[in-house]
Amino acid sequence: MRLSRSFLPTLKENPAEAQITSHRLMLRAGMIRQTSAGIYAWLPAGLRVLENIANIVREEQDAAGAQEVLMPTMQSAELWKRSGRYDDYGPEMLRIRDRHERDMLFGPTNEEMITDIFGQVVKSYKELPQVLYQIQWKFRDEVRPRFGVMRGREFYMKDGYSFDLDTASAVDTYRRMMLAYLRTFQRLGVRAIPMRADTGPIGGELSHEFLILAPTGESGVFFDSALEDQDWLAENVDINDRASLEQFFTRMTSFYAATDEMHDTAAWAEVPAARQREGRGIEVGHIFNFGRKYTQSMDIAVSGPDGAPLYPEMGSYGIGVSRLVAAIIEASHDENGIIWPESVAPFKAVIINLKNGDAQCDALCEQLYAAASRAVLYDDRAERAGAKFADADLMGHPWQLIVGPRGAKEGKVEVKNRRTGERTEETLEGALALIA
Ligand SMILES: Nc1ncnc2c1ncn2[C@@H]1O[C@H](COS(=O)(=O)NC(=O)[C@@H](N)CS)[C@@H](O)[C@H]1O
Repeated sequence: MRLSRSFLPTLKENPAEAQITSHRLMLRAGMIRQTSAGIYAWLPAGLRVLENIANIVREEQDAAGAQEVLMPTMQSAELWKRSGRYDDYGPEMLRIRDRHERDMLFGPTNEEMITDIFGQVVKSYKELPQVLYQIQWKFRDEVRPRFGVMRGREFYMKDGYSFDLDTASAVDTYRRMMLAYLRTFQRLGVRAIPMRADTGPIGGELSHEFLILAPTGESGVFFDSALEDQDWLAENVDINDRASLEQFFTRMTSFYAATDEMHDTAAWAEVPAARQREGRGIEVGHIFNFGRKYTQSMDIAVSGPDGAPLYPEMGSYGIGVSRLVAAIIEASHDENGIIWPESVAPFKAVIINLKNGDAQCDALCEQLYAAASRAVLYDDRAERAGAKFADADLMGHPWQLIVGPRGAKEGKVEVKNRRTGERTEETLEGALALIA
């Protein structure tokens, strides 16, 4: 993408309404624009990050054996009356009347809908387990939407739902999802700490939430720093073997981690002082195991091994995909702007032409741009160098390929790594190899 012709409205000043870093930087880096309270339009750079996150979430869900579906955002109230949640859910639910005066709603979550669809399809216990997920927009009419997309009213969520034969299988599924979540967040370039959590309006008794450490986090957290040193991608687990899943889960939960609501001072005292960490966390995922709450209340049964009706055991598994864009920035920025992990960056690199109009600079930049992938931005604007460097640091591209008249004479490119600040002199091939 050529910056001179792209829809990337960067801002020099901090917008007054933005109170936290990620909100300020997402507006200044031209990633989003607010359309109404808690509701945002995603501009090209922001949408690229959103889809990069969604794709990594999708890959790890698929690897864990889940199957992707896509359910409507519009739901009938009838479904929620069957589960008894229509009245309980409260003012967060946006209720709508269609032209035939039918009660509808903009879905805040999809337990009822997925259970209803599951019940139409699955008739025998032999077809269990089923784990279905979607990545879809939700609406929750938050009384005080704030911090930009961190606490929005319309937001993008991966929500997964599992159906198992019995409690033991449901626990296996829960543990399989736990590992998939830890792998997902690690691949997103952040450290999300899994913590036991309460279950709130979703229900059930087994629940964990995943928090990214950041000073602006809404939850107080206490955890053993050993959790930060784990490499979950190297964790050797046979996800189809109960004993292997149990071994992983036992080890993972042996490290202390709790939000302030669940903090247990006696257990905390057991953690070696050098490994005790306190801080604030942003909830980017939440998983629940809630048994037969929805299959029973909605009377969705399959024929069991003895032919009698069997109510499957369920769990639900959420990841805040749009919230993650902001949470990653909170965890990865400096005074000059965003520092994107390579896995989610909107652009892998930016080509910075220090002297538009200089034949050799223009030629070398065009060569770089022609050879690079779709994920490379070319700052071809007739701006002075300082403004180009400031925008490159603000937008947070992992790599800056800087082309000046001196270097261009020898076909050389100065490459700067945004995270480390390290600069090296590379040939054209060398620079392309770094950003491949
Ligand atoms: N108002 C919001 N704005 C942005 N993200 C949100 C908002 N509310 C929740 N989320 C994100 O969505 C994730 C899942 O939401 S949840 O309520 O915990 N869980 C569910 O809705 C389950 N039905 C998941 S299948 C949260 O962990 C959080 O990261």
